Amino acid sequence: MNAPLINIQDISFEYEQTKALENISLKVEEGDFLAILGPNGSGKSTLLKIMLGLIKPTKGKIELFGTDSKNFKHREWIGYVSQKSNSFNSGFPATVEEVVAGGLAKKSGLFHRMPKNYKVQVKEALEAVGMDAFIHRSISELSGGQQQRIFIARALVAKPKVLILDEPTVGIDHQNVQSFYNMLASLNRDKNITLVLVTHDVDTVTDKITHVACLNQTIHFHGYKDQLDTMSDEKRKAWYGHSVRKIHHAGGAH
Ligand SMILES: Nc1ncnc2c1ncn2[C@@H]1O[C@H](COP(=O)(O)OP(=O)(O)OP(=O)(O)O)[C@@H](O)[C@H]1O
Repeated sequence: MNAPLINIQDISFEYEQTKALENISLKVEEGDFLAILGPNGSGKSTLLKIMLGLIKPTKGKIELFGTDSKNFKHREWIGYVSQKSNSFNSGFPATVEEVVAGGLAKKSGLFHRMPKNYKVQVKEALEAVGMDAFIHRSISELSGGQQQRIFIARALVAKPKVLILDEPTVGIDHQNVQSFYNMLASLNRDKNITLVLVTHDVDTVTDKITHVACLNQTIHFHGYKDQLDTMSDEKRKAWYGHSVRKIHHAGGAH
């Protein structure tokens, strides 16, 4: 069996005043669609930043694709769409094509030439998120949810093996959340992209994901989504600070 794509081994992290993560171990295997769930301030964004190598754990070790993260050379294999990407300056004068092509510029370095077939690659990435019809539109004319898809295309154009998304449904209205998840599920299923998604809204857990990790400074549960129903009330309270009702397979938690 291949090494996990992300293997977090007993890490802890403290900001100057605040203990954010304690003794976290978590594996993300190829093909997983993992949702990390937890209340505000439970350490979700901190955990993502550690996965991305943006901050170093105070204790513990991370392996990426079987290599100690200190020696890992293929950061382009891990795509990231940050929480802030959809609170984007709406006056920004760029077309969708330019924004997505920016994901390639990042890969080849600012002073390198764009690959010859960059337009084909941009189009493919936009098709993958169902936004190819918008290629010549200005990014500022799009809705929050449409912009979010464009930022996912921008990450996809660099052909990552894992895509990490920090609260991607913020700014997407309720009716469109389901189709947004369908799009992510098809990236996972049809394009074989491993997905790690963070959200603090338990309702966004749908039947599309494969795994769940419940975080609140420590991991209270990690496993197949269907096993989450076996979590005791006591554990749920410890995780979320109050009782969270069971997650139903088609419609999320209630
Ligand atoms: N840059 C920072 N400096 C100091 N403390 C921080 C910093 N960033 C986060 N924290 C603290 O670390 C803890 C975890 O924060 P984190 O942002 O990882 O949580 P989160 O689960 O992503 O929260 P939210 O759902 O509100 O986005 C919180 O107590 C927070 O106040």
